[in-house]
Amino acid sequence: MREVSQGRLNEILPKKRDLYYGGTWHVPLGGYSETFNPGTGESLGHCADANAVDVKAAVSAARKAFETWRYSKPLDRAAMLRKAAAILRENAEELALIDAQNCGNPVTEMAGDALHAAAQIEFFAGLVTEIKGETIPMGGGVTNMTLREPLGVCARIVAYNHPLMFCAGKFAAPIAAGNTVVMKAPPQAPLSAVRMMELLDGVFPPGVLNVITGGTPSGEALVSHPEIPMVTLIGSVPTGRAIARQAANQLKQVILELGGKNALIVYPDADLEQAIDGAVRGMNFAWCGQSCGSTSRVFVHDAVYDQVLAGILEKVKRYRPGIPTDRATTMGALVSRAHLDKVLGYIDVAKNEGAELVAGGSVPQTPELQNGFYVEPTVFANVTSEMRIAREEVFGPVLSVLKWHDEEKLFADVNNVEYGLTGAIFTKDLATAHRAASRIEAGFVWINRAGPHFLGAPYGGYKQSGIGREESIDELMAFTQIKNINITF
Ligand SMILES: NC(=O)c1ccc[n+]([C@@H]2O[C@H](COP(=O)([O-])OP(=O)(O)OC[C@H]3O[C@@H](n4cnc5c(N)ncnc54)[C@H](O)[C@@H]3O)[C@@H](O)[C@H]2O)c1
Repeated sequence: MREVSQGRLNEILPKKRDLYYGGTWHVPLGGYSETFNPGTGESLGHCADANAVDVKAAVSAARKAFETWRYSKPLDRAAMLRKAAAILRENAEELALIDAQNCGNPVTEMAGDALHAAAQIEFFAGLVTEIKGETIPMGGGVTNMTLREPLGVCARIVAYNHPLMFCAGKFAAPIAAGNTVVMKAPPQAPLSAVRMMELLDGVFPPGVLNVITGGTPSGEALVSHPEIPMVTLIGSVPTGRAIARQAANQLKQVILELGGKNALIVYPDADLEQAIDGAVRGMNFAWCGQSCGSTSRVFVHDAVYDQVLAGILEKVKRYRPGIPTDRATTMGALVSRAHLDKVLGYIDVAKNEGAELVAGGSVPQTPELQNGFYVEPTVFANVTSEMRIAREEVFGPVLSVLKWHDEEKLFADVNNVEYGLTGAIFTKDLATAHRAASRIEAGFVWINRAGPHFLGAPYGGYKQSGIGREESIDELMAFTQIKNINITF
């Protein structure tokens, strides 16, 4: 991994700010939008804003490339993917500093993002020869077989909280399966995706990997384009619904990885240190709680409530908002002024509804942070499940602690939200753990820890948290379609 000195922050920003498709850079007809550093409020210059005509050109390039790529040898595709992963690893630190400047997450945390993306790319590269079919001996000399074929041009639209990790990690599965990709970077933080294409230029044949930047109109143009059979989203529930509605007009397939209001349950027999640590880690305070999987509702049994709350309040002190590019920073900035206002609005609502503010709740007064979008790590105690703070996704550093006693009522409350992404259970008893895991309506459950994903393990949501599973072989297979061939000799 190449190290980057702090003095070079400006120098490492991408020189190109245009659209990358068909193996080269194109000036956008849609113009350019300004992009900012949420940690300092400073401008980081402009970046392309693709309009519908730009999107059409990018899709044409991807479609043209598909005609050859679909017949490429799987192991050749794997070799190119591995080369891309190696380049990302080599430049991980630089990419982390770009993301830290553009999305506000602390650089020490973002350093892992390019490495996670590289690991995902290598994972899918390793699975290319698993895109297999089956045979049925039909008798009478007849053989029936199934093949898995690629779909075509796949659109991947992603959220801002891990810009590089999503833009890089998510091209791997469709490309490994023989599709071509148009990736849409998040409008708030497009620069690491653009830098990624500066670095990956020439790794794949022209048109296989295309990256566009822009806001909702460019996303809508992708979703409504007739030559795209598959659209995936990492984003909010309202956007997921809008995409599903639009996709239905042309019966496109979708994978939707959406929001969460995730529960963490502490049983009275839990290892309390482990539970406290899990509750704080699971909230992802480092990136201001801006994670779909954040365990923002902590249900603590009343026998251990005071102890767990005290422990959480002590552990939360390890997070102090600071300039995201500073390696000593333990907690970054929210992505924008609008998002800061939304989070502060939720804090007001919680106070008005009677939740007890026991940590944070304000904008830090540190002079050097005054132009950025910061909020202190915030904890509310005595939250009840009817309060909005316990029902709606804040996507900010706001943890709600709820008290429980009766297990039936606990699961009624845990499941009484529209979301169903993750859940966490802390207990030393295996039977309790299995019982609780079976009752949580969520697609991804941790027992005695909270936060990490496991490459190879399917990640995705129940209920309104989404459709489909990623980070596993399910993601790869989702980018294929089955053709059945009946052979009579
Ligand atoms: N489940 C997961 O894996 C996962 C991971 C990270 C974030 N998220 C969720 O993402 C949300 C936060 O991200 P956000 O604010 O960037 O989400 P968002 O839904 O506002 O935007 C996500 C992406 O969708 C695009 N978009 C918006 N409207 C569109 C439309 N009508 N058609 C096509 N594209 C459109 C945006 O430009 C952006 O690229 C949270 O709800 C969070 O929980 C989910």
